[in-house]
Amino acid sequence: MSTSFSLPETKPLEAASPRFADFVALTKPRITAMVIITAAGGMCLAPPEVSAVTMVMLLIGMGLIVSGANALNMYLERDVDVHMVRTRKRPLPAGRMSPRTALWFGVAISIISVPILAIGVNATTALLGVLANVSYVLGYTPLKQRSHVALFVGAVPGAIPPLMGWTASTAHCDAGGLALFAILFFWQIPHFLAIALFRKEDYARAGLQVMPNVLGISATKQSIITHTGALVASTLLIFPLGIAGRGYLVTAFVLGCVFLGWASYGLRETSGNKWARSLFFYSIAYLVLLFIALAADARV
Ligand code: HEM
Ligand SMILES: CC(C)=CCC/C(C)=C/CC/C(C)=C/COP(=O)(O)OP(=O)(O)O
Repeated sequence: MSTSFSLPETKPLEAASPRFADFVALTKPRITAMVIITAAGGMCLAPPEVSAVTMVMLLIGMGLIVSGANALNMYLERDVDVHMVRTRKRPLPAGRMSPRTALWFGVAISIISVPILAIGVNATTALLGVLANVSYVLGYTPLKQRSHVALFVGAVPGAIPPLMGWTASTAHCDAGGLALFAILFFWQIPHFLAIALFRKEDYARAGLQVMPNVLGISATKQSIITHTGALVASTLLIFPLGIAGRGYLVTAFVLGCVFLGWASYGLRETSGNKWARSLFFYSIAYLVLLFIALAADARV
């Protein structure tokens, strides 16, 4: 009898004829959209204002370099993705696209993005983009199979886009840009540990080392609280740096208290995955609202 986790039926690869939707899926469009929002936020906040052309070039270059990184991540993980309920319908594990097509697509759009960022924006921003792409594809992606520490490596490329938005305007990695980097870095830890909790069986099946399966549930919940605390502290730092005003400060404080309160409630809950799933959804809403508050109260 086959289990629900057996290999999905695949077409022979030479017969694989990907559709446009498969190329879109390869770029992880929702994550890419959110990454672009954080880069746009960094750009809006940094003094001085950038021209409309630079703005468009940053958004196009960012979209391409993140999409390329995601496509290459899916290429490298095609044999792992087949074992997870969450990922087995992706174009590669489902056999709708050949690995070679995904590889060339990922490499091509990653390479095209570099001159767009270097010429259309500036060299610092292009260099940060390359660093993020390479560290995500060649650092985080292989490390996922070896250590739960991969999360902290993956959080570096995930935090670079708002810094790239900042350097699009300033060309320097100064305090304001680094504060935005810190916000995104710390945000990713509770964001992903919540996922790792409610999908721990899925990760175990795929042989991926995530904190709940290595250090246990209790240590994971503790780590969520610690890093949410660091996240809230870094969001408040934006005010003394003069990047955003009092309206932002109050909003960041309230959103942060809710995050920290809900994270701490996790120590008492015994309802299985429900709490972790709700914390994951809150992490997304939190980031969107925080960036709206930042953009609305920017001091540029
Ligand atoms: C170490 C860093 C990160 C890891 C390991 C991670 C992992 C994940 C995973 C596994 C999911 C799928 C959740 C599920 O459906 O079960 C997800 C969803 C999501 N992530 Fe992250 N993420 C990270 C960083 C980021 C960053 C930097 C952003 C954007 C700023 C982001 C935005 C999102 C969004 C919007 C979703 C929901 C949409 C979707 O599932 O496609 N994530 N993340
Ligand atoms: C500028 C630039 C290139 C920035 C990189 C931005 C980026 C791709 C951020 C996402 C970070 C991340 C670790 C996502 C999860 O991947 P995963 O492999 O754990 O997700 P999966 O299991 O769904 O494949």
